[in-house]
Amino acid sequence: MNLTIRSSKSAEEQLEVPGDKSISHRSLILSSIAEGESSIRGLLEADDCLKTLNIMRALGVSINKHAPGEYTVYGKGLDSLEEPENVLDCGNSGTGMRLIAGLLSGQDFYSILTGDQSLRSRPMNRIIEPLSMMGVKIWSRAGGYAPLSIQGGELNSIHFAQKIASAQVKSCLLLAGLYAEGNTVIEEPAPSRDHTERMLASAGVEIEKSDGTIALKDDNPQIEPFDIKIPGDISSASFLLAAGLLVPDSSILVKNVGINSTRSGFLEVLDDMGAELVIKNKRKMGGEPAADLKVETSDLRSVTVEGEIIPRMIDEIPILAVLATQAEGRTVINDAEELRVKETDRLSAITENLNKMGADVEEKEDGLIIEGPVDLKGEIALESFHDHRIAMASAVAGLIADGPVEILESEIINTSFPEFPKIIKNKFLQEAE
Ligand SMILES: O=C(O)C1=C[C@@H](OP(=O)(O)O)[C@@H](O)[C@H](O)C1
Ligand SMILES: C=C(OP(=O)(O)O)C(=O)O
Repeated sequence: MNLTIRSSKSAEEQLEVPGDKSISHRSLILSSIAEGESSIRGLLEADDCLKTLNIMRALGVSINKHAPGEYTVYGKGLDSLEEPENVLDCGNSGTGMRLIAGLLSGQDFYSILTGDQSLRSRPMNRIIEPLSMMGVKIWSRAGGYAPLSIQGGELNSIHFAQKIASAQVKSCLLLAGLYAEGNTVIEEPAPSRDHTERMLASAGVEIEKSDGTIALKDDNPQIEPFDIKIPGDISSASFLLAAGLLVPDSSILVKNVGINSTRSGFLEVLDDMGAELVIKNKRKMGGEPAADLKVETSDLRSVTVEGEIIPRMIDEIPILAVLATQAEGRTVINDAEELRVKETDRLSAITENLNKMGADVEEKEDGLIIEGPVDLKGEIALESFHDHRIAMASAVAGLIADGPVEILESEIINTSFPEFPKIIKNKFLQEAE
C-alpha cells in the first residue's frame, strides 16, 4: 500500500493521538503478572502492542477487550505464567522483544522469541549479556540476533552499568530483577524513559532512583493490580506538530499527550528552534505528566542537538530532520548513533529520502548536518525502509513538497500510529484521496 501526499492545505484542527506505545507495552506486561484484575483504557491498538498482547495470552493470561482500547487483564501473580506451546512473535517491536525477554528470564520454562526481518537484525547482545550474568540460559543466532531461546529460572541480582542509555535494556533487567534474589541495581549514563520505574512504583514495588541509579529494593515483590488511562503518545504527536509548524497558516492542537520529561526533549528543541508552541492544561494521566500541545506555523531557526537530550527524544530525530530542512541555518545532530540500530538505519534512511527531495543533509557517523531552508521537491516516490517513523517523517516532508510524494509500503505505519494516514488525508490534504 502506498500513501500519496498531494496538495496540502492549511489546517486548523484539534486532534488526538492514540495511546503511548511504551506505556501500552508496559501496562500489558505488568498487569499480566499483577495479583488480580487490572483495567487499561487508551491502550494503543497498533501492531507492536497487539503482538505483546497476543504473547501475554500465549503465556496463559486472560485478557478481555470491552471497547476500543479498553481491556481487563486478569493477572495471577509473578509466578502464574505458563509455558507457551509455540514460538512467540514480537513482530517489528524491539520494546516487545527486549522487555518480554526480561520477563521470560524469570520463568521456570522454555520459550522462544522471534520477530520480523527488521527485528531479527537488531542487536540483542545488549540484553543477552546482562541476563546471562543473572544466570539466565539464553541462546541467539550468531552475533546476538533473534530468535532468542530462553530457559528461565532462579536468578541472581546484578549491579549493571549500562553503556548506552536504553530504556529497553533497563526495563528488561528490572523485569528480570523482579524474580532475582537480592537487589537489582542499574546505572544509566543519561536518563532514558522511566515508564517502567513509575509503573512498578505505583503498583507497590519498592524501587529507588538517585543520580542515574535505579535499584529494585523489594526482596519479595508483588504487583498490585491497577487501573490506567494511558496518555497520548508524544512520539506520534510529534508528526502532527511538525505538520502544523510547516504547512502555511496552520494551527494544530493535540490533546492529552504524555509529556514525561524523559520523553519530551522534542518539545524543548522546538522551543529552541523558535516554534510557536504552547503547552496547556498540564495534568497527570495514568501516573504520567500530560498536557495539550498547540502549535502554529512558525519560522524556524537551526539548532545543535546533542548529549543527554538525545535519549529523551530518540524516536523524534527523523521528524526533527524534516523540520531542520526548513530552519534558517545549519542544524547539527550529534550523539545519535543509536538510530542506526532501530527498525532501520534511520540516519541513512532519512538522509536518503530528504536528499531525494532536494534537501541538503549530510550523514555523520553519529548524526546529521542539515542546511536550511531548502524547497523540497515532489514528483517522487520515497521508500519507507520498513520503518514507521521514516514513513511518517517522509509523509510530513511531502506536505510541503512542490508536487506529489508517494510513500511506498506505508502500511508499516500500523506499527505505532494506524490513524496517521487518515488524519493526514482528512486534515492536511485538499481533498480526500
Ligand atoms: O522502552 C521503550 O519503550 C522504548 C525505548 C527506546 O528504545 P531504546 O531503549 O533501544 O533506546 C525507543 O526508541 C523505543 O521506541 C521505545
Ligand atoms: C524504535 C522504536 O520502537 P521499538 O524499538 O520498540 O521497535 C520506535 O517506535 O521508534
